[in-house]
Amino acid sequence: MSWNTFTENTYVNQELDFSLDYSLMGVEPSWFEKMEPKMQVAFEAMRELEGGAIANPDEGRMVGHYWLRAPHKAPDESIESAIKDCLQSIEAFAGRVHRGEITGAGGAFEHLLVIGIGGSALGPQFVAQALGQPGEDRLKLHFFDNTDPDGMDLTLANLRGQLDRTLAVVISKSGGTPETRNGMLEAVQAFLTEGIEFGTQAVAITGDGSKLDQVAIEEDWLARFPMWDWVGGRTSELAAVGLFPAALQGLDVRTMLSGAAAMDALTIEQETRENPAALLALLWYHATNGKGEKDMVILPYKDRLMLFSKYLQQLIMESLGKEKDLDGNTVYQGIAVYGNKGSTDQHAYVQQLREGVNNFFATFIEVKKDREGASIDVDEGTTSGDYLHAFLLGTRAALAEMGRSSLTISIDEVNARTVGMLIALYERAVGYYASLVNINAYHQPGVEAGKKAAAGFLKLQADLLAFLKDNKGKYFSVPELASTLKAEEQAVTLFKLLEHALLNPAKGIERKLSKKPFDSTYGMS
Ligand SMILES: O=P(O)(O)OC[C@H]1O[C@H](O)[C@H](O)[C@@H](O)[C@@H]1O
Repeated sequence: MSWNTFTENTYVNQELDFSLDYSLMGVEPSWFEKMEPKMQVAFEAMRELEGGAIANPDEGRMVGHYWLRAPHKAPDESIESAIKDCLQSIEAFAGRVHRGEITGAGGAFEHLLVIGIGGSALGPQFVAQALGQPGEDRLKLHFFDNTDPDGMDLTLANLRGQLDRTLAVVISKSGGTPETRNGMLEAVQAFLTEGIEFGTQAVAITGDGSKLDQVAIEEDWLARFPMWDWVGGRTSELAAVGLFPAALQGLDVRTMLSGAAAMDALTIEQETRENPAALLALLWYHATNGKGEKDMVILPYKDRLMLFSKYLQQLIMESLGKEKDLDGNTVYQGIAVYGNKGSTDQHAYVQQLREGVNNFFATFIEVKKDREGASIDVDEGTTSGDYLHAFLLGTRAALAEMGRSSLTISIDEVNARTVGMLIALYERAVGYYASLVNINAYHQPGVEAGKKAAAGFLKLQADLLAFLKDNKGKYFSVPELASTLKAEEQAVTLFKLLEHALLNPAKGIERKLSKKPFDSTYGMS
């Protein structure tokens, strides 16, 4: 690629030490011109959103995550002061914990157990890993981000005997997410086994008046911090959801916020070629034909950014993956996101990226600074970091050679400022892309279906167990149970429930094996 092609297709911001190189995306200048009217509509929609419009029409909500880093931009003073007060109270609380003024039963807190899922976990996990300094962090972070009992046991194994120095924070915007509630109940039990009343070492971050909020009030937990309905879960990293764990960990939350604010200021500007979020949204549109025809592969060449793709997966796929557009047309929109880190992935799936199905575009994230301090030479005059960088350049070139598109984001180093910038950049790009394809990026109607179905299955399991208990000593085949329970359509589910119960003996279910696997009978003795 020529120097001119590179310079004409690379956005640079020297003040932020940030650049976005799209010279390998194969976009003609005339295409940007063609898209300009659409982009201007997107800019206008974003201005209105920032001004407090109901940008999430289905839920009748404002979309205010940009105000979190520029509270003066909030549409009214009560919101402005709520944001400021929240940050101050988080900092004050963290300060008291760090100074040993708020302690656990066993003394100063050393650990923070974060209980949350989705938007209430992915941001904190990403930031904790990106900015943490093992051994130096004020509190060590641990997560319950699922309702997997074994997963929770794994987390607790690192905390055994130390729960009296463990602060717990339960994070749930809605305050009713089952995985988080279960995580909380499991934590309550674990704390009890070490003689600690959970509430004396617990904090809640949730919507005002939610179920979780009520529990925290009734049990007189240490503190409660707000989640507002105008902040979506997946854009809540810079609300209490992300700021609280980060502040307790000892990270520089003010710098993270100012990095995001600087990126916000840049990406609200209506000059497309000077706006990296607008460029990103347009590049996604170009690569995917505005229909998600290609997947987004995120390849940061830096271990600290390994969880960025997981974080972006929710931000992008939950925002853009929609059946209907804003006019009610069926569109099946979205962009699939995956990735991990380079050069590790070069030894896994990059083979397919280079030679296999061309159904993706890559996003390389280049971090110029290798490490704090000096590096040894691994070859004469060459360091491990030089290898990492050369592998990035090598993979980029190898993909380009085969006509596979990629864009490259460059930052100087991974720090609080650049992490804030990256979060803000992608939040804005998602908003612009949603406008370009005319969808609501701020709701998630699709996630309810699985939750409702699960609730139905739990009810069926309760009916099944009750029936077998009432008929102790009798054994039934799956079709017999389906018919008795008037759940003829649910035979497969009953089979799954029975087989699961067998491996969890507390349920008391037994199986009489038949030679044919699906003729086995089940009962209780
Ligand atoms: O914070 P919570 O209300 O517990 O929600 C946690 C997550 O669960 C839901 O399923 C939503 O799809 C996510 O957007 C959300 O981040």
